[in-house]
Amino acid sequence: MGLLNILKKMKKDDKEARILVLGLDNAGKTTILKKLSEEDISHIMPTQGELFQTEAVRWCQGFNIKSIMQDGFKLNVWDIGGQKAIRPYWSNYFENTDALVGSLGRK
Ligand SMILES: Nc1nc2c(ncn2[C@@H]2O[C@H](COP(=O)(O)OP(=O)(O)OP(=O)(O)O)[C@@H](O)[C@H]2O)c(=O)[nH]1
Ligand SMILES: [Mg+2]
Repeated sequence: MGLLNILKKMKKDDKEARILVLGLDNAGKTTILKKLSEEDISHIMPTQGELFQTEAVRWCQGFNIKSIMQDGFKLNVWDIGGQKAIRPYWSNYFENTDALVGSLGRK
């Protein structure tokens, strides 16, 4: 789902959306996100997962969040690392997500 479709699906009164970007490692997720926010894309490192555990929850930190303003809407884009060890934690980020963008990578 492209950004344009996400904007079209947003309700009239919505001014903000949470968008989750998922895909295998090396697919180009972080690159797209940085490009959209007009950041330098020459030194992008794999988005690393960092596991931490409390009594109640085992969680994985391995994401970038960018807020992109587009046509008066604020798109909070969550870019999660795609390495194998991080994939089991993707579902932790589903809650409160308005749209899911899948990145399959390049040839
Ligand atoms: N040729 C080419 N290379 C790209 C493109 N997009 C990204 N890359 C390169 O592919 C590599 C991986 O890009 P990332 O944006 O880090 O990929 P990612 O999906 O965020 O990977 P993880 O964080 O590990 O999940 C980087 O070296 C980028 O420079 C593209 O459209 N074409
Ligand atoms: Mg990345």
